[in-house]
Amino acid sequence: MAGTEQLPPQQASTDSAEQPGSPDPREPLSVLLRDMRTSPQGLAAREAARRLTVYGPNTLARRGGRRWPRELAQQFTQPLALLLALAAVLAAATGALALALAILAVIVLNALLAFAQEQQAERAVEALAAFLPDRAAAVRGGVRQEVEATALVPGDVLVVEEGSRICADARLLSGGVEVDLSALTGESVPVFRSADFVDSSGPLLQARELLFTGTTCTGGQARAVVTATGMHTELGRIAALSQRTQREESPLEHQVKRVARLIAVIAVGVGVAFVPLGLASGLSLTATVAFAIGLLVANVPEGLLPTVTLALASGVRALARRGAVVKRLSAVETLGSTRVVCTDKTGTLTENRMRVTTVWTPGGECDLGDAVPAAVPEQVHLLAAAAAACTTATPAAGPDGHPTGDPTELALIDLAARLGEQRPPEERDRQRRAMFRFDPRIKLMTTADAENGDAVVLHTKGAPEELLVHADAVLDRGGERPLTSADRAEVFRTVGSLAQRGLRVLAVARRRLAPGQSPPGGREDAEQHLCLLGLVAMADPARPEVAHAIELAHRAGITVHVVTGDNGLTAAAIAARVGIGHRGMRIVTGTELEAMSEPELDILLARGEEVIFARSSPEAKLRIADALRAAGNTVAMTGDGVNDAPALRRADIGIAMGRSGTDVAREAATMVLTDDNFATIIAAVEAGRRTYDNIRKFIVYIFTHAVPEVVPFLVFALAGGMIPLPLTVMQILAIDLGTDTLPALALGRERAEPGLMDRPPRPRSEGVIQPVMLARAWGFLGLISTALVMGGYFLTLSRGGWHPGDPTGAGTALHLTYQQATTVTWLGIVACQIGTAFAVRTEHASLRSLGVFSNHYLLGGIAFSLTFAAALIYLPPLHSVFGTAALTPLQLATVLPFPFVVWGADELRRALLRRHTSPPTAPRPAPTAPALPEPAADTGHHPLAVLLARHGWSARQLSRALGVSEHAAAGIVAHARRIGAEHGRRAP
Ligand SMILES: Nc1ncnc2c1ncn2[C@@H]1O[C@H](COP(=O)(O)OP(=O)(O)OP(=O)(O)O)[C@@H](O)[C@H]1O
Repeated sequence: MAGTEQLPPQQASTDSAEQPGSPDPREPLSVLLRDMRTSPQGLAAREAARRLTVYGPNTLARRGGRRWPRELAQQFTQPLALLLALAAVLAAATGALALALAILAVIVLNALLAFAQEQQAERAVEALAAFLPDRAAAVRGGVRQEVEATALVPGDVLVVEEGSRICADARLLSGGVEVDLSALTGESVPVFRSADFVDSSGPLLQARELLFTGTTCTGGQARAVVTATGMHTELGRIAALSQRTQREESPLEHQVKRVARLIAVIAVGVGVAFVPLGLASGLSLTATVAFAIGLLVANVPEGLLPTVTLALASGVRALARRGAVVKRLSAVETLGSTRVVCTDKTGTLTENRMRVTTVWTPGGECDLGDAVPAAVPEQVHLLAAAAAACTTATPAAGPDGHPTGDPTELALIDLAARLGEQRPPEERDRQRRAMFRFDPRIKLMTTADAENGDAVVLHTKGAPEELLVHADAVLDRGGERPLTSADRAEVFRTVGSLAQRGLRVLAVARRRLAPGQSPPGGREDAEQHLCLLGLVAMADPARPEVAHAIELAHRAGITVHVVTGDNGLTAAAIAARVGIGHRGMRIVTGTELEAMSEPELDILLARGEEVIFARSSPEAKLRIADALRAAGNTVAMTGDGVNDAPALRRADIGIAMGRSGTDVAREAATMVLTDDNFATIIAAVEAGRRTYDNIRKFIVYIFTHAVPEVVPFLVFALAGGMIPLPLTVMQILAIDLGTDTLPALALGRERAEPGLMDRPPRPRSEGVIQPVMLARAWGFLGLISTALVMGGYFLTLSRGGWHPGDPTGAGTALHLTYQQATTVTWLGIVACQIGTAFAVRTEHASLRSLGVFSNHYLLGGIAFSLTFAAALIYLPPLHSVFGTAALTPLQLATVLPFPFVVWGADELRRALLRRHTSPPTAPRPAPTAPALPEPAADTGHHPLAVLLARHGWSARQLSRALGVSEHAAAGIVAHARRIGAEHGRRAP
C-alpha cells in the first residue's frame, strides 16, 4: 500500500521539515495522493507512527514569547502596591528608613506571592486540557478509528462529520460538508465545501475543496486527506491566532478587587485623619506620619485578591476530579448559584445504552426483551432490516472493538443481528445511494439503498408523529395497503402505551422506487408517500445515581426541567422514575411551546413545577434559557449537538457532554462533563457552593485582624502620651504578610459545612461580602480579639510596674517591660487569629460537625504561624527589626487562652443563632407563584386561589388569606384537587 512507503530521508531529517502536503493541496487529487504517499484507505498504523516522529505532534506551538516578566511587573503596578509604595516614600521622607525598607519588602513579597498564586491558577485551568483530549476520526489501514487529534499526520484520511472540529488542514476526497470558518476568516455564515469542487485559483482559504484547522463542521459528512498539521497549517501560520488569550477576570475577582480598593481608600482616609489627631496629641510630625502609615498598612487587605483567585483555581481542580471540566474560573462561582438545571434526557438522565424490547407491526406486538421468540413474523424481520439499513453507526468489530455512532442506531443494528438480518457496515455503505441525515428539527432520517441490482428502496426512520405525516401506506400481512385513519389511531395508541413504559419509540417506513429510478435529490421528495413498516420501542435505563442527585437538587432549591427531543410520555416516565416532578410535573410539547407567548412561558416557568419540554427543538432551548434568565435565575443547560451551541452560550453555565457531545457543543460550553452524567452537574453545584463559602470564610478571617491592629493606634493617639504604642508597624506587617497568610489559604480548602445543599441558591445579585460578614469580622470576632489583646498588653505593663504616663523609651527602666508588652499584643493577635480561623470554619454549624482537626492544611498553616511567632520572639536578631522581646512563661501563659476564648465565643454565638433562627432552607412550593389562566375561570374561582389550593393551602388558610367564606374555600380546594388529578393523568 502507498501509505507504507518510506519518505525520502531529507524529509525525515528534522522536526521542521517541509510537510509533504506543503507544495499545493489543490493539485489534482491523484497527484496529491501520490505526492503524499497515501491512498483513500489511509495510512498504515506503523507508517502513521513513523510520520508522527518525523513531523511532530499536531499541535500549535505558542508564540508571543515569555509572558511572565510582564505579568510579574503588573503585580507591582496594582493600586494596592502603589499605595504601599506611596507609604514607603512617605516613611523615607520623614526619616523612618527602616520602615520604608520594610514596606518595600512587603511590596516585593506580596507581588511574588500574588504572582505565584496567579500562575498556579492559570496552570490549573490550562491543565484541564489534559482531561479533554481532542479526538478525531481517521481511516487507518482501511479501518475507521478514533485517534487523538495530536497524533494526526500528513497523509492521514480524516472522517469529518457534523459537529466535529477539523484539526488539520485537509483536501476533501469524497462527500460534502458545511463548515464554519469564523475562527479563521471571521466569516459567520457556514460555507459548503465538497470534494466535487476544484478551485485551482483564488485565495487558499476560499478554496471550496479544502478544510482548515480550527474550523468546525456544522453539517454533512466527508472524507479528506490531511495535507498539513501543527504549525504548518494555515492556523499555525497566523501567529496572532495561536497566542494565548488573556485570562478573563471572574465577576467574583472583580467584586473582590472593588472591595479591596474601597477598603484601601478607607485606609488612606483613616491614615490621613490620624495626622491632625496625632499632632494634636503632641506627637512629632515624623512619628505621626509613621503611625498614619501603620494604620494604612493595617487596613489594606493585601493578600485578598490572589487568595480568592487561588481558591477558585482549587475549585476548578476539585470539579475536574469529579468529572466536570470548567473552562474559566468564574464558572465555579456561577455554579454555586445555579437555580435551574435544564437537562436533556438521553445519556444524561439515562445510560444511553439502548436495547430494543418491543416491535409493533400491524400484525401485532412482538416482545424481544430478553430473548427472541421462536417464531418471529416476517414483517418484524423486514422492519429490522429496513431500520438497520437506515443507519450510519458501526457496531463493535471483534471482542476488543468499540462501537461508534448513535446508540439508537446501534440498538437497531443489534436488533437486526438478533433476528439474523445483519449486514456488515461496509456492505450497507456500499449499497447506499443517498442519505438525508437525522435532523433533530424534523426528527427523521432517510437513506436510499440499492436492493437486488439496480432497484432502490428509500428507508426512513424517526419520531412516529413526524413520520406518519409523510406516510400513506402500511405494510400488512397481505402486503402494502393504504393507511387508514383507524390505522393511524392504532399507531398513536400503541406509541402512547409504549412511551408510558418509558420506552423510546421510533417508526420505520420504506418506499420502493421504480426500477432504474434514481434517488430523489431533495429531502422533501424523499420523505413522502412512505409505507409504514411498524414501530420499534427501546429501553434506556435511568442512571442509578441520578435519583439521589435529583433529591439533592430539590433539597438545594434547584428546579430541574427536562428539555428533550423525545416523546413527552417517554420522558415523563423516565423523569418520574428519577424523582423529577415531585411538586408537580407538566409536559409541554414543542408545538405547544411554539404557540405560547413570552408571558405565558414566564408564568409556566414561575409556577415551581418541573416541566418536561418534549419534542423540543434547539431553538426551544434558547427560548427557555432566555426566559429563565430574564426571571433572574442562574441557569445551567445541557446540550450535545451543533444546534445546541447557541443555547449553551446563552445559559449561565452551558454544559456539554465529553463523551457523546460534538466538538462544537464542547467549545460553546462553559463546563464539559467527562462522564456525561447528570449527577456530576449536581456534584459540581455542590463544589461551586463550597468554594464560594470558603472564599467568604477567609474574607471574614482576613478582615477580623484589622480591628486589633487599628485599635492600639487609636488608644495610643487618644491617650495623649499617657499610654505607649502597643503595636508597631513592623509587627502589623509580620501578621498581615507572615502569620496570617497560610491559614487564610488553608480556609480556601475547607470541606463543606453540613447543610450546604439544604440552602436555597444564592441570588445572582448577592455580593460576596455581606454586611453580616463584616458585623461578624469587625463587630464580634474583631472586638473580642481587641479586648483580649489590649487586656494582655496592660496586664504585662502593670505586672512590670508601669503606671500611666511612665516613660518606656530606650534606656528607661521600663523599656524591656514595654517591649515584652508589645510582644504580648502582637502574639495576642496571632493567637486570636488562630481562634478566628477555627471559628470561621463554619457559618452556622458547630465545628464538631465538621471535625475540629479535619482541615490538615489549616493545622499546617497554624504550625507555620507558631513557628514564625517563636522566631520573632526568641531569635535576638529579629528583636531589633520587629521591636519584640523574649517572653517569660507567665507572659506566654497570658496569651495561651486567647484562641479558645475567641473560638468559644463564636461557637456560643452560633449555638444561640441556631436556637433562635432556623437555618435558611430551600424554599417549599412557592405559594405566591403567578397563576396560569386556569380552567377554573369558567367555574368562577379566582385563578390564584386555585393555584394556592393546588400548592397545598387548606380551606381555612384560603378563607383567611382571601377573605372568602370557608365553604367557598372548600369548594376551591375540591376544584383544585380535580385539576390536580387531571394533570396527574396527563403527566404520570
Ligand atoms: N438516529 C435517529 N434516526 C431517526 N430518528 C431518530 C434518531 N435518533 C432519534 N430519533 C428520533 O428523534 C427523536 C428525538 O431524538 P433526539 O436525539 O433529538 O432527542 P433525545 O436523544 O431523545 O433526547 P435528549 O435531547 O433528551 O437527549 C427520538 O425520540 C426518535 O424518535
